[in-house]
Amino acid sequence: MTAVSPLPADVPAASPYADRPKGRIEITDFSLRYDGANGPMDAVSDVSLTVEPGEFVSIIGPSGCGKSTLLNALAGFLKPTSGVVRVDGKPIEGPSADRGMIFQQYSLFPWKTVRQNVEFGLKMKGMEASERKRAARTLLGLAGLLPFENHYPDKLSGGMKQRVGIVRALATGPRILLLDEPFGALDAQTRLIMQQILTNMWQRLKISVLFVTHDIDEAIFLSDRIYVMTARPGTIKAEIAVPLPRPRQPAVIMSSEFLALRRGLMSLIREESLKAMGGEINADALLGLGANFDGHDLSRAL
Ligand SMILES: Nc1ncnc2c1ncn2[C@@H]1O[C@H](COP(=O)(O)OP(=O)(O)OP(=O)(O)O)[C@@H](O)[C@H]1O
Repeated sequence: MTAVSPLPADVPAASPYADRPKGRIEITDFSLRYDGANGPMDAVSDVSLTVEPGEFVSIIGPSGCGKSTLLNALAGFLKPTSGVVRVDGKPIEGPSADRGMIFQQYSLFPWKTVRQNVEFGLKMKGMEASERKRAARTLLGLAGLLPFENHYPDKLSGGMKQRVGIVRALATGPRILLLDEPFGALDAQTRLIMQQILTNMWQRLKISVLFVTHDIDEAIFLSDRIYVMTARPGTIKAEIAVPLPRPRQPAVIMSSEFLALRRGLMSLIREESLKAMGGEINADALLGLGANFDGHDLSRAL
């Protein structure tokens, strides 16, 4: 279980990055076709979405609907087959320090300490040693990681490694943070704590976040808005606003507003997940499972 230290009282609420311009994401008529082993394959079709400066937006959808493809295009690793991806009005031409990206797999340098990992990007930018140490310690404090600044990654739990990854991505002061299932490998309790730490950092640093997840509760708890994608080729099926007040406490998941959002999202996603299974199974077949078989009601026999 991950130990979470409370935020140190001396960490300033406003970081050195707080007054940077914020990022606006605008994806317009985005389509992407891969050249797969069996010929061309449409992964994403005609997607348009926005993330306003300082907004927290999630994308949720069935496996293979193109969520990672969209994030990779935003990170600058992929070019759309058609359509445009803009940040603050400018088309993306490749990766940039303005956009931090976090994946499910931890990608820390094992030979560097926690603080050296966080300082790496700042060193690359030419920041002077004492200044980068101060910046790294401020962010490590926000993530409750100061007591571990001199530890090596192999001594950290999964949740702590992912926190270091987030801090490292934030260290260079990106205006946008892109997260692809960042908490997918963590146990449920650690995941909840990570969600609170992420929202805490997002609110203090005032950056724009686009977050990909399979988890409906996670999407509602974190987001201002949620885009639901269809099965492949992924298109936008629905855009849902999450009007829950902030800061959100874990108990919010028991509120009637949260549960109503959850019900709506579950039915939208279930429909698409069944489609993504390629007609192998449908809702009627699922209802029938175990209830009646060859004239015998199996539910009575159980
Ligand atoms: N480099 C590639 N070449 C060919 N096909 C690819 C490539 N990358 C992804 N795909 C395919 O494109 C589709 C969309 O993939 P993507 O990883 O974006 O989906 P996803 O929604 O993130 O899936 P998951 O939720 O399972 O991670 C999938 O069918 C995938 O197999």
